[in-house]
This record gives sequence, C-alpha cells and structure tokens, in this order.
Amino acid sequence: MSLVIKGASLLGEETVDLFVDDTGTFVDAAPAGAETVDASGLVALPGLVDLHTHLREPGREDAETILTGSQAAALGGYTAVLAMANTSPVTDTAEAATRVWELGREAGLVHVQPVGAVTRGLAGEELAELGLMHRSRARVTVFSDDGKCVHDARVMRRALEYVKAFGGVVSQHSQDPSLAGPAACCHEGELSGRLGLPGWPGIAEEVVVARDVMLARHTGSRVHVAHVSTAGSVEVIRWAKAQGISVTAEVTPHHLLLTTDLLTGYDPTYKVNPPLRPQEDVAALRAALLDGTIDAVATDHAPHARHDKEHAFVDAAFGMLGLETALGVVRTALPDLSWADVARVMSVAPARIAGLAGQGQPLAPGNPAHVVLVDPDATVTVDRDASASLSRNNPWHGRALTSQVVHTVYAGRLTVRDGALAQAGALSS
Ligand SMILES: NC(=O)N[C@@H](CC(=O)O)C(=O)O
Ligand SMILES: [Zn+2]
Ligand SMILES: [Zn+2]
Repeated sequence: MSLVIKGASLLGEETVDLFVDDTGTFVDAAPAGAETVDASGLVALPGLVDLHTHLREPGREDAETILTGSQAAALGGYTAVLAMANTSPVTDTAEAATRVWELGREAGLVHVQPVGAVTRGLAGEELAELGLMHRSRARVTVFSDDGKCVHDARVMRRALEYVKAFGGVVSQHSQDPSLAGPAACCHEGELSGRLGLPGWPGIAEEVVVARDVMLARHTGSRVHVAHVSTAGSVEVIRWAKAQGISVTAEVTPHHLLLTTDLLTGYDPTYKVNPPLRPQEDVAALRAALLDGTIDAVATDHAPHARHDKEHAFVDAAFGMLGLETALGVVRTALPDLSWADVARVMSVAPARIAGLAGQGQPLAPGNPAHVVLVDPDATVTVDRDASASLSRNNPWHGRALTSQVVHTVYAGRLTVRDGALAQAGALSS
C-alpha cells in the first residue's frame, strides 16, 4: 500500500506532504492509488529507536512477548527496538539472537534488533559468542549483560577489544556490586536511612563509568553507558567526550522526571535499577541531554508480571514500563526541547549508536519510510489498563503527559492509525 501523508509539519517546521511507494520508500510524488493519511496539525519525526527494551521472550512470556512489546513500541511511536539479552535462555549465542530477530520479523511492527550478551549466561566470566552473533543473520552489534554489570575489568577489556574488530559496542549496566549489591534498591541518602531500605549510592555507578571510559580509551573501542542516573556520571562522560574517547550514553524517561522521594510510600511501582535519584541529579541529566553529553533517551521498558512486582518493596522486581509513554514523558520533562532535538535524542542518535541502517534517517526521497506523526498539543492521561503491554507496572498511571502519538509508519505501513494499532489486514496489504 502506498501512502500520501498530507500536511505534516516536518520536525515542527515547514508543512509538507510525504509520499511513500509500495516498497515502503519515500518518493517525490504521489504514487497512483495511494491511501491518504491526514496529518494536518501533526509533527512528523523519523520513527523512534529504543536502545534499551526488555521484551522477555523467550522465557517470561507472561510478562511480555516480542509481539506485545512490538505493539507497545509501535503505539509509542517506535519503529525499532533493541531487545535486551537478559531473557531465559540468555541471548548469548548466534542461534538465540537469530530466533529473537526472526520473531521480531514475524510480529512485523518494528525492527526488533537483538542485543547480545557480553558474557555466557550473564555470569560475567567467559565471553559469549560475540563474533558469531555479529556474523549471524541478526547482525548483532550491541552487546550488554544489562541487569548485571560486567564488573570484572579484564572481561570488560577483552569484550571491548573483541567488538572493536567489527565496530561493535558494549552497553554497560554500571553498578559496582561491591558498592551496590543485589539488595540495594533506594538511592543512598537521608531517605534510604529513614525508610530502612538498602542504599544504592551514586558512586557505585560513577566508578564503573570512570573505569569503562578509561578502558575505551585504552582499547580504542566504543562503550555505551546504559541508563545514566547521576550528576557524577554526567561529569565523567563530559570529560571523556572532551578527550575524544568513544563513549555514548543514554538516559531513561523516568530518570528525567521522577525523583527518589516517590519511594516514601513504599510503592514497588517506583522500584527500578538504577534507582530514582534526587532532584539535583535529575537537573544534571536534563542539562546533559540538552548539551549532547547524553546522546539518547532509551526507555529501559522492563515489564514484570504482577506476582513478581506486587510484593514488599525490598522483595519486588526492579523495573517499569516505558515504551508507550516515553515521548510524552520527554515532552513533559523538557517542554523546551525542539522537535529537531527530540528526533536527535530519540531516533537519529540511537540509530547511529546501534548502527541500524535505514532508521533515524531524514524523511526524504530514497530513504525507508519509518515515521511517527505526533499531536504536539494533546494532553493524555495515562491509563495503565489501556496498554498493549502484558504487564501493568506503569509508574505514569493517572499522570497527564504532553503530546500524543497519532500514527506510526514502519517500512511504509501504518502500524498505528489514529492512536490505535492498525488492523492486521491493513498490515499484510
Ligand atoms: N531496569 C530495571 O530495573 N530492570 C531491568 C534490568 C536493568 O535494566 O538493569 C529488568 O530486566 O527488569
Ligand atoms: Zn540495567
Ligand atoms: Zn534494562
């Protein structure tokens, strides 16, 4: 099906018509018989790209599947997601990575790009099949033990040396386990003491970020810092970039808007790794995103079944949903961010970091048609039950967020139309 996207405001600037042919490519004139999508008043951005998504398949299909996670992604305006490796079994072989990639293709709603584990079983000891995963059909280029830190410096050094050969990148979950162990669940400070919750100090993140940028310098390889959460980490990354070290970084929507004081009610919805931080850190993260020290926003969409999340705070699983709300949270947290900057941090930079050809490209003839059309003025009150995700651990429930995804186009096909999933029939046409 070819498309005419009529009257869209390109990155919030001039109003244009966009034409898509039946191969899913932008062209410079309306193809015969094209379907018209009314985009008047809507902002057109390149389809969003999420560097950090947990899809839970294989292993925890009660919490999310590749299909339901793809649906949530499309509703959030995404056309590509990187699926983290901490599934069961772990994505640590070419076969496992290829399977995730294939299931993503079958779902057909976004590009699902598997992230490969750095170490076998995420155990932090032996390297996983990095080269084989890269040479598989999935062409894995991003490797991460996310959920766990690659804390052994020798293993991290080896991994960086190994992926350098093919331009890969290691995305690190920065958490020194001797400073913040598995029980650590609340930003360490006056509040963690008062609440009696095990503290997760900012320094446990910062020492790993500092070590890793030095390893990146030493190896000449590329490191990516997942879910940066403290002002101290921002300082280290700013310094490293100024030295010309190949480091990139992401921040989550929740770390841009929510603060640690939400934990006073012991609501496990707000339990996440790394933990919510004080306002000073939130302010530093916002400033770092604006000045380019932090390259990208990544959701860290972390669905959990009720029976894993609805526990006493210390026993509940870490993580919160994010795909469907990310754009609204970014717009709400940073109302002055230009649409060009939204495109930069949510599409262009993440596509570049992950090396995803065809994603994060200008909406121009010759490029694949991955587009999101956003109502910039809408206010949406989040309802956790109106979600494509199988999980309900949504920290935004009941909150009003600015802007709404109206249509999403993936490879020239409408995956979301008028704010709802497009019919399967329309997808296959
Ligand atoms: N962010 C989280 O709190 N949880 C993630 C793991 C992770 O991103 O570290 C998960 O897999 O549930
Ligand atoms: Zn993590
Ligand atoms: Zn994660």
